[in-house]
Amino acid sequence: MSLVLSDVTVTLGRGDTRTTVFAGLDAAFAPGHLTALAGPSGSGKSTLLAVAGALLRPDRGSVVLGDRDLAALSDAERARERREHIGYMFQSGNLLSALTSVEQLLAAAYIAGHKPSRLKKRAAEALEEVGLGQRLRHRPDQLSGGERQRVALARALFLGPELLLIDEPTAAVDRGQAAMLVEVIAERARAQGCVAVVATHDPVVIAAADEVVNPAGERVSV
Ligand SMILES: Nc1ncnc2c1ncn2[C@@H]1O[C@H](COP(=O)(O)OP(=O)(O)OP(=O)(O)O)[C@@H](O)[C@H]1O
Repeated sequence: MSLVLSDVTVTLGRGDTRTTVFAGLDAAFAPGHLTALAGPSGSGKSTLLAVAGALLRPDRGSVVLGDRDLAALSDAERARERREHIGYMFQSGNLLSALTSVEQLLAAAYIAGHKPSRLKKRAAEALEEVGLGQRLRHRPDQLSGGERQRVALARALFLGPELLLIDEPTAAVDRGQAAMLVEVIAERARAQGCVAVVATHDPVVIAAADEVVNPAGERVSV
């Protein structure tokens, strides 16, 4: 199941701040491998992730995931796509402050319509997979920045998304942790055949990616 953006135009802001970020962008992302989305600050990486993840509707164009054009769906259908088929890990992490690591994953599963009580063991395993087996009952304020990133990654992967969108996953971690995080993402993309797109400036992530594209949708050789 691939992700194909065709003729996508996005304009943000109003009046003085109005900015055309994309004008007729074409970009394709294949399943089963890790794509690094690399480009200078302000080139549109986060905007591309938002459009690809049905968080931002383009002014024009199509965003086809498998057989669905996300840009053409109703708001309710787009919300369902986000809950059930797309995993996000964004810069701030967006963890819920009152919940433990295991509960972060179970809450996402509950929102997507699953019974959390049946998934407790799997949630613990998913956290072990990112090296957090000793942090299952910690809340976000009891975790380091890098550990919070890893909880957010485990949550993004938990329901086996068709599309995994990740923004700067290694901003708060050291090189060793960065390599470990990107390896988990790449392994999962290969094993599950999902489309995995990681916006990054980090040479560790770029080196580990199967391909590198810029926000103009062009393949970049590194
Ligand atoms: N709400 C907004 N209104 C107007 N312009 C915006 C808005 N949000 C972003 N932009 C502009 O759109 C462009 C793309 O921003 P975006 O955040 O996608 O870039 P980026 O490549 O992810 O940058 P960085 O690497 O710094 O995170 C930038 O020039 C930014 O100034």
